[in-house]
Amino acid sequence: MSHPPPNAPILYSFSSTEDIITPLADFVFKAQKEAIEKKGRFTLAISGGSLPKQLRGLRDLPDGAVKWNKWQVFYADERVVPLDHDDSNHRLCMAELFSHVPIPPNNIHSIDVSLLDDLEELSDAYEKELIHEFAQKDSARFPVFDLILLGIGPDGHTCSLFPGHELLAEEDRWVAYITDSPKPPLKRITLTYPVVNHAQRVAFVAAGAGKVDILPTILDEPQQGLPASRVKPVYPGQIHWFVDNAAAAKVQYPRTEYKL
Ligand SMILES: O=C1O[C@H](COP(=O)(O)O)[C@@H](O)[C@H](O)[C@H]1O
Repeated sequence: MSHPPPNAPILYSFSSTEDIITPLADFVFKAQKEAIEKKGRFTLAISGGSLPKQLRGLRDLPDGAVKWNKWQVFYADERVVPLDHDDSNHRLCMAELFSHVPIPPNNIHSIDVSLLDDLEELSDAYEKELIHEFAQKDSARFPVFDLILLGIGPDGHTCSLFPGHELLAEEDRWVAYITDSPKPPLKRITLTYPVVNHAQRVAFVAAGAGKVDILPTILDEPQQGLPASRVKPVYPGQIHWFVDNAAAAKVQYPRTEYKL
């Protein structure tokens, strides 16, 4: 079956990093509302790095507005370390968001730390966790997340999909592992493109001058094929960018005003 071409990204640029917080919380809130009204649950994959800090607006929404018990949260990528390690994306997301809100612990799908010494087993187990959540309910070839929240590195990587890495060509697996990450730690697991690109919505968040040199290549020259530019959800999936002016200073791509 042929699909229409992917939707063009929508870019929202804000004066400062702080100014991203309320619109981003509004965006996630609306995505969960729509998903829960339609299907009774909200499936989210979330990255680590600087992103979780930007989600703190969700902590300030009125009590009862967010249906936390309907959320099923997975990690877009995870470093292969214990869950209380400084490098753990789970630890970061707990510290910045989930430990502050009434989400049932079983709805947060972290890696199985009994498998840290066997990456094949670890990524297979995480894939099974996804299959359990999605395949029985949605019976699709790939999971369709309601929302995937992503960051970017200064080299254009996203998830743990790094420039020039063989994982960029993965077409079958839902979850894969790497042992040679250019950014420490070396060992990570990551969602693959087939999963990211089947999401209903993807939102990138990029703030600060550390992203200013890579954003023009990602947004204005997607043909260069940087990992973040390869995120193109299958139609009608939509991709949104929440950036601040410091990160977007050299980007030509047209801005859209975010409407609360
Ligand atoms: O290593 C990672 O880096 C990216 C970007 O992180 P940032 O700190 O530069 O925002 C992140 O999205 C990814 O989840 C993480 O594992």
